[in-house]
Amino acid sequence: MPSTHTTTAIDADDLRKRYGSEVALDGVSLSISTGTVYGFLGPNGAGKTTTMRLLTGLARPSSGTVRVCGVDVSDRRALAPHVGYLPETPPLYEEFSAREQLEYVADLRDLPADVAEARIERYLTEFELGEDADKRIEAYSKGMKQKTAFVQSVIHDPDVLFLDEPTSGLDPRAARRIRESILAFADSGTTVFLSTHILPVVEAVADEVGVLYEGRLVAEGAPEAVTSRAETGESGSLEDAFLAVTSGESEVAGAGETGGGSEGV
Ligand SMILES: Nc1ncnc2c1ncn2[C@@H]1O[C@H](COP(=O)(O)OP(=O)(O)OP(=O)(O)O)[C@@H](O)[C@H]1O
Repeated sequence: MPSTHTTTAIDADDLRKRYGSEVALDGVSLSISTGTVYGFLGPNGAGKTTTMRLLTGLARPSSGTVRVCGVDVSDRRALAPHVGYLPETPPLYEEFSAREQLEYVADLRDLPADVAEARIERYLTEFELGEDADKRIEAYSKGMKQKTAFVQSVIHDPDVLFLDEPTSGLDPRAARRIRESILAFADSGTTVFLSTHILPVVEAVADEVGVLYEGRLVAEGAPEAVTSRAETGESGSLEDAFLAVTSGESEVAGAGETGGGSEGV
């Protein structure tokens, strides 16, 4: 039996993914400790969504292995209780209400009815969805849909949470609600793998960042370390570092451990 008591929550070794002749991922290794909030950055087309799909077992790598909480992700049944995934376009049944959607997912997750009911009520209140909880999702704003989708991804209290652009397009209040929730989950020991283009969000919540560029991890470490390694000058923001390591021409010094296929950092 695979051990679920591991201090490495996400362990990916030399992941490669091809689509025909297109190389989407070119040797990515990750070792992310339990309880880390990992900010996963990269320009459009770098391979972030592909990586998340491999890490959650939704797609198979061309080569390489992934274990999450000690479980080989090809074992979807064993993996399911450990992982929550909020994709960029979340699956919601528009004809359901938020309450029905959450009850449905809780049932799929085999949560006992009383646990499900208590969690759903708590989250609906926390995410300010209570008043609209019985309206159809098709009538919801983008923020309400996103909050419903976020709750559905955490309803089973996963050990590792994968979030793809969770605050994109949200107003400041809804975005803050989700940011605060990410921090609360991290405080309680949940590992969070957060892919986003919104660098201030990463700066606000991430313990560690990884920058993907053309299918390779080109920088990795604490946000301050990545920023200083990128030699971004006095302003030294994460945005400067991001632009430096994804320009295709930077010579960024001393990346430390960036996994297989890394270069130039
Ligand atoms: N199903 C697919 N079939 C063919 N090519 C694909 C497929 N999925 C992704 N790709 C290609 O793989 C590369 C990486 O795509 P991916 O969606 O992972 O990037 P991304 O970093 O998530 O981009 P974005 O920030 O724009 O969402 C791109 O060149 C893309 O065209």
